[in-house]
Amino acid sequence: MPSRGTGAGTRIPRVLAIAGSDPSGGAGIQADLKSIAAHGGYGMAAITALTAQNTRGVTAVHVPPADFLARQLDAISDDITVDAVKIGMLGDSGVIAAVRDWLAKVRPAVVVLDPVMVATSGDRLLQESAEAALRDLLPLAHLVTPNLAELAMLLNEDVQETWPQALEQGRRLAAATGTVVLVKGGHLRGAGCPDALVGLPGALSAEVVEVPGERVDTRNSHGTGCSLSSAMATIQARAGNWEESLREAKPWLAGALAASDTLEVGSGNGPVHHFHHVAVPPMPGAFTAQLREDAEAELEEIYGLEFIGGLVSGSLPEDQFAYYLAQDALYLNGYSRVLARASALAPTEEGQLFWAASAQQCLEVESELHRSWLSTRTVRPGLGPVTKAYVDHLTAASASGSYGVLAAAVLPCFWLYAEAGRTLHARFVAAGEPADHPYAEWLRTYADEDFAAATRRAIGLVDAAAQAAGETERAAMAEAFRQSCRLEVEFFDAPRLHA
Ligand SMILES: Nc1ncnc2c1ncn2[C@@H]1O[C@H](COP(=O)(O)OP(=O)(O)OP(=O)(O)O)[C@@H](O)[C@H]1O
Ligand SMILES: Cc1ncc(CO)c(N)n1
Repeated sequence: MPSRGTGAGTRIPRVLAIAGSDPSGGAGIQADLKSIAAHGGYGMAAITALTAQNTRGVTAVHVPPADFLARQLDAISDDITVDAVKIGMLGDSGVIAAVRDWLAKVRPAVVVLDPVMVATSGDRLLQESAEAALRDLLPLAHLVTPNLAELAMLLNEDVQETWPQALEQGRRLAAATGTVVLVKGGHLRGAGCPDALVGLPGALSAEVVEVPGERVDTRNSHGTGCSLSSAMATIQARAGNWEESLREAKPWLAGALAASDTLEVGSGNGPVHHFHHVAVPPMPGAFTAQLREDAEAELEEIYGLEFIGGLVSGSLPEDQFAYYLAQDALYLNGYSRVLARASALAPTEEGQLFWAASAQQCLEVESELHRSWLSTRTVRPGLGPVTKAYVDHLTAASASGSYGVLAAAVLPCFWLYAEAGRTLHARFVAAGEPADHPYAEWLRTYADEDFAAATRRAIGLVDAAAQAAGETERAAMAEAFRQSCRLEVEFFDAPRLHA
């Protein structure tokens, strides 16, 4: 019967999986629903059988009365337009008859039949006595997706081990059933893992349309067949072209196999990662916690600098301190402009206010530096090399077009300064706050609680930006942050080198 096999144009295809349940979530309807969702479909499931299985194998199968499956199917089609159907595990001939009757009545636009007989683990999922009934069901499908063993069984032939022989079998099955056959190379030996669509003349752009693929080196192949057939049904409902559907589904499945290790599900043949292509935003606080961990080395370096040691003990040569203050004033002026840009780009009013207030505060600190520290000292004017490199880096971040990158770039000046200030002040206090210490006043200002509070708010804003960002932007944020941390270290070391 089926001449169409296209449901092209449906925006969110309503896709029904008629299949068995795999409670471990890797195969069966659980895989089908994930695969349908991963391809933008609305998934439905009429359950043919319950299995007790995990990644190691199937321990029990329960097939409910076929009448009840018929009730499920009618409940769906009485109310809902079904754009595509994917058929998986059927269990026995009673179930097959119920599905056949329903297909003949409803005639869905797209029917993909995965002739499931044996699980990846080797356990039977279709009674041997039902194999003939399954063969009779094939002409009601638009696409059949057998693996090599299923292909041979459907033709009553031996299992083929070479790809050309398998394609020949595909041709024979297409001729016998009138449906398009997807011959799958998953069980071939060798580095390649091709799939091919085989159809009667006129059904496809060629009699055999092969889509090559590399073999992914993993044992996590549980549910690949289910996932592929559901993907094909969903994409076909949208695109109306089997070749296009396979060209989209196959690389997705290869990605799902390649990312399967990240799931860590079970100790046998694990499932594939259906949503490997969807970026998951970090948990609140996780991004900045990682930044802080990354910054630990720089912070330790700062504590070990000669300049910092001299600043705490009071032995720092005056000319180095003066150089530092003069460069800090220059830096703060540039930093203020960059913070004003962060305010302009901030996605929330809270962020806008915070960065604007910080920009203003920077200018106030700068003028205070000139008034109380620099007015009594002779300093060489001019932008030092590190100051220039740091301001250039911040300016580049502000021109990057990414608010997240800019916010991450300005963060170390808050964060490392607040941490270093607190630690240095604690050391000064531990030394008994000597009255004749030349830098006592400076050490006291940087342990300020207001500055620590502002730092916490800056961290929160960067974290929020990271959650809103995509993976690429987050990586750029981390890089901008690390670069600023490096420059913080160099800034404290600059007086020793350039004063
Ligand atoms: N190691 C692999 N690397 C890349 N693709 C693979 C790999 N194993 C299987 N595939 C792909 O997975 C899909 C399913 O193929 P396979 O021949 O394994 O079917 P199956 O035996 O029905 O699957 P299942 O393991 O779910 O029973 C095909 O597109 C195949 O090319
Ligand atoms: C329920 C179910 N359907 C299909 C397969 C084939 O992978 C499986 N293992 N379990």
